[in-house]
Amino acid sequence: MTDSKYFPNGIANKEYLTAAICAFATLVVWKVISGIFFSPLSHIPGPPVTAITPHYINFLSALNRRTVGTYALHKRYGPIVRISPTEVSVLSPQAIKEVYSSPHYTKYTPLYSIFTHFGAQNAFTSCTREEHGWRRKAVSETYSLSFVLRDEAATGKVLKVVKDYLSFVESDRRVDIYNANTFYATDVVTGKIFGLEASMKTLAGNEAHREIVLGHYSRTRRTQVWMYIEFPLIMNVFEWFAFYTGRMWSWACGEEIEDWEMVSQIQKWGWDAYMDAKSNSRDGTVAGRLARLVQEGSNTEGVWNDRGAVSEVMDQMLAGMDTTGDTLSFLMYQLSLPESRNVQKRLHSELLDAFPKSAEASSYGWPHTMDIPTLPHETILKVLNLPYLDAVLKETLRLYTAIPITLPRVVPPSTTTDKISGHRNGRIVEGHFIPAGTTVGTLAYGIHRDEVFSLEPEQKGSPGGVDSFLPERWLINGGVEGELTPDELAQEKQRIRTMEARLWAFGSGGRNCVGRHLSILEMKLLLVTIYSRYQTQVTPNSGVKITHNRWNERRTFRDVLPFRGVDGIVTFTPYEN
Ligand code: HEM
Repeated sequence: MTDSKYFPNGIANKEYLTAAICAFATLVVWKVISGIFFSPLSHIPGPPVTAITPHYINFLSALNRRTVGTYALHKRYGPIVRISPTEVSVLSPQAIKEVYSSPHYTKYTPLYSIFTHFGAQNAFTSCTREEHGWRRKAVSETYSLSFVLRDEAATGKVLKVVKDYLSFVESDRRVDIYNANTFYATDVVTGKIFGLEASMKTLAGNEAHREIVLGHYSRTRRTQVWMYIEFPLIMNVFEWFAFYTGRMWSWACGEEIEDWEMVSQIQKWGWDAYMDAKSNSRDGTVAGRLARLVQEGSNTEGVWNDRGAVSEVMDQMLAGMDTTGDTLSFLMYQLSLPESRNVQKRLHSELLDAFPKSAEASSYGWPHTMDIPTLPHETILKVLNLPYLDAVLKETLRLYTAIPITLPRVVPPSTTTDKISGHRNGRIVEGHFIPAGTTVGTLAYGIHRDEVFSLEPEQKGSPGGVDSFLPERWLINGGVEGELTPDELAQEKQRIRTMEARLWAFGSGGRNCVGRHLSILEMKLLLVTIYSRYQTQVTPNSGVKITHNRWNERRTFRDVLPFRGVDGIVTFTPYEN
């Protein structure tokens, strides 16, 4: 019987229910039909589910499979694929050029805002050209190749940390390389930013510094990061709430504003180190230069204050720690596997040829002796130009790139009208019209598996295939000695140039990695020192207690972690003579 008491006009509640269900069903059907047939992204290839809901890609993210999942869609649908009703993934050099070389494509805010510090933007988090340009200009000179080379040749900052690395290895030749390399990258980048006196000294045994670094990486950040990316609104409301609660709390307690904002030990360390650089006028350092800009007041485009400056240096510090540390760890682990024995051999003989033990010459016995405070400029150049070392590093950056994920950008407005669909206000990417406001991005993981990297395209899984580690692919004729005809030589050179242009580990365009020269220099100086002295081997069942086995349990924004599950202990054995 109908409960007409609640429905004075006599309509049965069953009818209300039926009407509500019909309305909902119509809405769902309309969403599905409009997503698949009438959306401006309907013409972009992709599975039907991604036209209807963003939860397919969200779900992959939650499973830690966004990058490989997106790449799988590309393998099925081609170089452009719709991965949600508002996001498109592209995988071609033309698309990279269009999206990343243009200053008009802004960064996608939710991802990058994770990296703000003390509530202040920095070069990495600034989304628009206007916000980014003046910040980048202030730091780019100190990270330019010529500055980095000069700085290192004059001060021996990196060399000093290499020496600490050697002592670390000497104290126990069974090394948790993951920790050692994170420590190394941390000490180097903080030396660059704050100067040697004020840098972190994790390798030299400063326990407080080690705790700060390891504590930073043991925080479970992946869920939080996923929430920020997929549910920015909720997280922004949460942040807003936390911000104002914190402000009220600090006001009630009469505390200085910095105190409640010190969300982590590493931020506190960064704040103090910056203040120290400021009061000691360390003009030769990145922090000292920024502190000077703060003291000088505004420049023509933007205004520096202490928070902004600390946000900037914190960002550089964090950007330089696990990227470089992980790359070194992936490289050393790969070289320590039994199948890489020949790679190590070849690398060792290249190093001995370049730096013979008997020669005192320009390197003053380095790398066989570390008894020198600095390296001559020409020795550093020689290190940078060693062909096999370069090939090993490039192959690591290709196969185990530290930032394999999509780097999202937002399509800018324009007056373009798509000739076929008649849509206005968007851009043509990879031959398809994409409306303004759509998120678009490329992933290095996919770009680095392009067939241009394959030595033998027809044989998948062959040693020359894109999924195998083969430094020789970066050498003329695969590194095999022999006469080539001029035509063959020209072809080989072209093949390598094409690969080099496709290597996207450091991004491209105006937002590419500012620290790439420092990173490459520090990696190469360490590798020359290590592999001219030691053979390295993985140590199965080593029995060594790993206190921070982050290769297993690591939580980061990265969803591709090579060698996941290994214990990461590598044994360093000195060469006999
Ligand atoms: C192997 C090591 C490294 C890799 C693979 C790497 C990779 C990248 C990539 C792909 C980007 C572009 C991100 C985007 O467009 O969204 C980037 C930006 C950046 N990197 Fe690195 N990086 C490395 C080392 C370093 C180091 C040592 C520093 C130290 C200063 C650094 C500082 C930065 C900064 C500040 C940005 C933002 C630049 C801007 O937006 O203007 N990186 N990095």
